[in-house]
Amino acid sequence: MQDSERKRYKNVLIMTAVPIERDAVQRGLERADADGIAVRVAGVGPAAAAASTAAVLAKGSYDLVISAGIGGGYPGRAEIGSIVVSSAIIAADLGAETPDGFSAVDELGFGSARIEVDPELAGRLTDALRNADLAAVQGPALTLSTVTGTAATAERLAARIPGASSEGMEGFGVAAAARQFGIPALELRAVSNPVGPRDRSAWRIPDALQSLERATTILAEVLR
Ligand SMILES: O=C(O)c1cccc(C(=O)CC[C@H]2O[C@@H](n3cnc4c(=O)[nH]cnc43)[C@H](O)[C@@H]2O)c1
Repeated sequence: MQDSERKRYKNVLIMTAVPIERDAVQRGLERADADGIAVRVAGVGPAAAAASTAAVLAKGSYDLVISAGIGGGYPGRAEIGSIVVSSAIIAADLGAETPDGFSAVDELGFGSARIEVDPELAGRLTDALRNADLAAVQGPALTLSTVTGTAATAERLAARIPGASSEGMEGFGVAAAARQFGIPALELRAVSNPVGPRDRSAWRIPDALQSLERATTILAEVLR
């Protein structure tokens, strides 16, 4: 695709869950001397994220919404410090438990637990991150209301959602609000911990925040 043909995003909203993520994103934007990109705090979890994002979108005009923050990385897909760029944003626990296992809302006929992402934008961002020597992975970004805390749950999710790369608690909420306003969404997760058995000593939050800051600088250059 010619550079002149690609879609431009001029007014972008980035939603983070907590202030330390917002500050990392702001630092990244300052380094890129970015304009036209607003950053707001959404709160933790999909419901808070959806409500906060909808409230911001109701008051402004945006052409892209991004859920950004730290997150879990699925072993073998996204290691600590790497960046996951969503290929799709998936509400991984939105469905019903049945005697035969989990049924997603899609199978139940109540809408969809999957929001697609512009593949051209996701691919271009992933390439740009890699060119800047960041470990970047493109894959499904999962949203759950409950952080995964066992190997069995991590394995079950990875088996059900091929390529599952990151886990967070806000992406689907942010993207669902954006969809309501007819705006495309993207999720960006800097990996702070492996998805699996609960081990708080394995968290690398400062490293992930640093990756998030660097990734935001590149993001701003890609969107420009
Ligand atoms: O207490 C725990 O074992 C635990 C493990 C990971 C994360 C948490 C949180 O409460 C953090 C919630 C916050 O951070 C994002 N996040 C970071 N890592 C993950 C994860 O592995 N799975 C889901 N969310 C994660 C999340 O988006 C929230 O904003 C507690």
